[in-house]
Amino acid sequence: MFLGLISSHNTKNQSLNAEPPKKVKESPIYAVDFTSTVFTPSTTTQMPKSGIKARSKRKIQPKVIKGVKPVSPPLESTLTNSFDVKDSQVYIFYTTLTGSSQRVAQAMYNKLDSMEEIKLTPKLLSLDDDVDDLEEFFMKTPENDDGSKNIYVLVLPSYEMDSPMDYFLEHLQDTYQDFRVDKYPLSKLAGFAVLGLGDSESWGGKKFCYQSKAADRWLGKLGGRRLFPIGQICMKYQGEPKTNEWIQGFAEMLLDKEPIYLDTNEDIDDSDMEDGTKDNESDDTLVDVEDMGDMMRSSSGSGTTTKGLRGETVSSSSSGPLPAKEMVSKNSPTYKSLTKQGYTIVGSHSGVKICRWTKSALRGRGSCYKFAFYGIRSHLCMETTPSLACSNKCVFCWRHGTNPVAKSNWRWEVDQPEVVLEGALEGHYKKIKQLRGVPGVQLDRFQEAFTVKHCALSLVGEPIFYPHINEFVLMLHAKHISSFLVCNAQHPDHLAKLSKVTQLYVSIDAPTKTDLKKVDRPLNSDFWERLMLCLDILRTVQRHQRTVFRLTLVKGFNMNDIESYADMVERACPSQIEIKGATFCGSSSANGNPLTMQNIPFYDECRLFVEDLCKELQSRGLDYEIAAEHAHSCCILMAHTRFKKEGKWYTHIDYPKFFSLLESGDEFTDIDYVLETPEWAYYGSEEAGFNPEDTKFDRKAEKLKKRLEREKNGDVDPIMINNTAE
Ligand SMILES: Cc1cc2nc3c(=O)[nH]c(=O)nc-3n(C[C@H](O)[C@H](O)[C@H](O)COP(=O)(O)O)c2cc1C
Ligand code: SF4
Repeated sequence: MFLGLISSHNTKNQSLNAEPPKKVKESPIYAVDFTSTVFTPSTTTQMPKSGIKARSKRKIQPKVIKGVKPVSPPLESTLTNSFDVKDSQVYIFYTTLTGSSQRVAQAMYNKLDSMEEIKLTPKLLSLDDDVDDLEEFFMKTPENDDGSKNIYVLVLPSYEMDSPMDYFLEHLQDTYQDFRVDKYPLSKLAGFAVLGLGDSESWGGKKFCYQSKAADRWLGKLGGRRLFPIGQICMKYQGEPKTNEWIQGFAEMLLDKEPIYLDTNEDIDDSDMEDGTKDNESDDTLVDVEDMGDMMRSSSGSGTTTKGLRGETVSSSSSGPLPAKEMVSKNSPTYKSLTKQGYTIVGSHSGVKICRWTKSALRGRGSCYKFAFYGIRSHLCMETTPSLACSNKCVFCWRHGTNPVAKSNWRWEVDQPEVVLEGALEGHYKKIKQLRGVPGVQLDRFQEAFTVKHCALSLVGEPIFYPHINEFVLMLHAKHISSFLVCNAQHPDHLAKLSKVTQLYVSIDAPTKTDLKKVDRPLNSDFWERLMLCLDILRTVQRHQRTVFRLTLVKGFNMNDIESYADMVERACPSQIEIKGATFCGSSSANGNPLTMQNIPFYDECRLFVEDLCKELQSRGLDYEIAAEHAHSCCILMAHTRFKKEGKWYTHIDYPKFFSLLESGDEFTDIDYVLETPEWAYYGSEEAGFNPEDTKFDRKAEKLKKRLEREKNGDVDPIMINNTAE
């Protein structure tokens, strides 16, 4: 057990809000069990007069390859190196699904900020939205100009279902087990403290605050010094008064006249080391990280077979790694938030939603840009994803903060592909049925809509992440449903193994490593190498596919550096390049999305970008030209000139031909299943991608078209057009 030293203010039976305590004459120093998971002032016990031991028992060295544990100096030498914690830079981290941790973290910030004695303004950071790379804080620690040390305070909820906490804990565990990195990175901190929020009525016993307890343990294992006992607050019964009490206690600790002693040899909190034996002396409330598996197993019933943390199958009745959770369980806030926005959650990790273009096409009011570019009629299209989880936190995604995330390993229960497909179709048709009464719905289109012909695997999340993606695509094709799959270029191994799809998209969100980090906020630190690998895979292994680069332009983020974009095109040789202006999807404060309307490009700016890119490619001898546009969606298509025959573009897809080629078993490539592009979709055509048959129903489009014409003639300022198509 690690015995830390703090002053006597935490003496037995003393309220944290009370007057500063009187010093105990005989023994001014008290020992605190920093491994205790219970926040209560009475955990302070008087230290024995002699024989202070930094460890209570011999621990067996954990299984590591590198990372030599420093030798602890005798206590006297640690006392010579005092440290005033109030001079530290305090970081307050939180993660939240329903807002309480954020509120408590804010209260903590306000308290510390109001204290004159604290030299440095605290920093309040959401682990989900403000920390792009957990490694920056939990594998390394920030260096301060004035040489001050850092203190981490973490306000953390616990969730029985999948939540960002799973990802955070997984990161701590991975860091601890990563032989390439310093095993005790957090020993550089002045210390840390965890405030856990939970609900003891519904999740009592070991489940109460189990994830904050796990975080507290991992931070200790990573070399952090526990400055203050973990708080475990039931937000149902105790709430604010108790969290304030903890905050007050923590603040008092910072001001304590008796310094916290640090040793230069960075002694490690040994109580958190794996010792291979059960900690018999630990109290009932202490939950070992290793025990979490048992705990979760007992809560999830027996006999179920799920996927383990590393994708392995684990039986709930056996001991072993943590059993997989559902990615989006029915009682989770993520589920509620998604369903509220019109998503139908299929199984536990898939989703389907009717896009506005499907509704529009049902009413004869026009299809999305994919009709202009590829001949997809929107009322025959189903938009779905078999994985709501993603490995990025893109600035233009409205969901980050609550969306499930993972780096490269699927860590959830897996639904079988037939369950996903049948569920998605059922959900889609149910929503179509509900549109029956919408004014203007055309009967023939309404009836046709009950036979889906296209599947856009692009909704949200990362479809390629789903372990059965190939079986899923096969099932779509067996029903003669085309597959338009969009991936984020972060999973080269999955991409290399992907079987034939009708059209394979790779999102290219920025041209350089720095910009990509800013725009996509990827979870993987080798995100750039992953992207580069994906580009190589497109040019080689997946050369047989009809491949498309998808660029989403965000002003101020990724609209410069045409040359680097051209480098990527040169590297991957995609069949086509789709460029669209980003859609504005809500205020930054609500979802951590930093975009404002200022970041949404005008259509003219998009056009300029595409023309410059085209010139750059051609100057390098690459045969690409601008083929088509859909001004309504702020979307432009460039294509390799092999899609142009005798002056006519062939970007449309012959879907029956695609299926017959597939069924023949013969090898075929992108130009083997093409159809001519209608002239109204040509870039620079009068219609600018407006289908003449549909525009007559679309007053908004008509209005827009007229304004564009006026704009071309220089009559009005350029107007802003957002891309609302998926
Ligand atoms: C679906 C769901 C699962 C939960 N699971 C647990 C749990 O396992 N243990 C626990 O102590 N609290 C659990 N809670 C309670 C939350 O941790 C608690 O409400 C917390 O204050 C939420 O923090 P947040 O608002 O910052 O997300 C759960 C709450 C919900 C809605
Ligand atoms: S916007 Fe996407 S989902 Fe909707 S019709 Fe077009 S391709 Fe299909």
